[in-house]
Amino acid sequence: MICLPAPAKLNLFLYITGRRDDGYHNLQTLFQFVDFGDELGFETADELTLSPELPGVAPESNLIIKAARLLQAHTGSHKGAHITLTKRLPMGGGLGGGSSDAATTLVGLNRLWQLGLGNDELASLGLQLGADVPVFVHGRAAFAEGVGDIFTDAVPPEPWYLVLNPGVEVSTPAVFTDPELPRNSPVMSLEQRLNSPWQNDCEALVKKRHPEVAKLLSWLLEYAPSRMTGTGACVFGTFDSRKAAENALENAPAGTVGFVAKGCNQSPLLTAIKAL
Ligand SMILES: C[C@](O)(CO)[C@H](O)COP(=O)(O)OP(=O)(O)OC[C@H]1O[C@@H](n2ccc(N)nc2=O)[C@H](O)[C@@H]1O
Ligand SMILES: Nc1ncnc2c1ncn2[C@@H]1O[C@H](COP(=O)(O)OP(=O)(O)OP(=O)(O)O)[C@@H](O)[C@H]1O
Repeated sequence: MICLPAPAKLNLFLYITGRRDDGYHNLQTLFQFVDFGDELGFETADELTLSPELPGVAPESNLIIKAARLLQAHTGSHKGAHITLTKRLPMGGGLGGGSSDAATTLVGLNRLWQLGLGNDELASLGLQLGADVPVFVHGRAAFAEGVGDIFTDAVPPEPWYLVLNPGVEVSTPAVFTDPELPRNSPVMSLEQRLNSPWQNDCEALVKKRHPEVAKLLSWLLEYAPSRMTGTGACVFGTFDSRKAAENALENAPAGTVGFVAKGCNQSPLLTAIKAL
């Protein structure tokens, strides 16, 4: 049995620099991981099974099963596995939970089935499952360009974050097809980006469409510099200490769901796989 984490990611900034002919968008975004996320277990078995199932997601649509099938098809392997999932990350929260589960599955089954694929090969397989899968396979904080698949390693500060979930599911395709989404941020070098104010080009639009996001973000901004991650809905505040972040969480409006976690430039997945 192999147990591996599937951490959340934050987009510390996210700029949309254009739209390609295939409808996908060119981005400039800074990915960092946090030490909080889902957990997956992998055991050798005859069939391919996942438990528990996710409510509302048929097993064959689950990115974990999709990743496993893709790996079988790519390598011609007929091995099976029983995969267990401890789901902690909200779905559709902009934390990349599904993509992270897929990446951990590719990395975990590559090990369990002793396939010997390299990380670059696993990352390009992962891109077929979602734009965020490669960075989770890569496992290092990165400045991403293109559709989010061209990486330059980056070493941003590793503060404590308070991540809050406004409780609404924001559809990534809906954000990217919205006529009001700004798509014309200038392309800058990593250094220019790091030294300019950090923003998320999706934030104003998502706040407009989902007042719950606007409300929670303006509450959080009273405590710390804060932004939305990905296409939402989760928002994060940046703190100097765990205590300060926990203190803000304790004062959050009744019913607010969130967690405190530390930024990690090396993903907990990479740390765990190195230790196996
Ligand atoms: C915006 C980010 O959250 C940044 O981390 C991600 O790039 C989104 O990654 P994701 O949720 O894995 O997205 P995917 O499942 O690959 O794509 C969902 C949809 O978002 C749109 N999409 C996604 C990524 C991208 N660079 N341009 C896009 O236009 C496409 O309409 C696509 O059909
Ligand atoms: N293992 C999985 N975990 C979560 N969602 C999954 C999984 N498999 C399939 N999905 C589907 O993917 C959708 C998006 O989930 P996910 O948690 O990756 O969103 P997200 O955090 O907004 O991602 P991103 O930041 O990449 O936009 C879910 O609504 C669900 O239908």
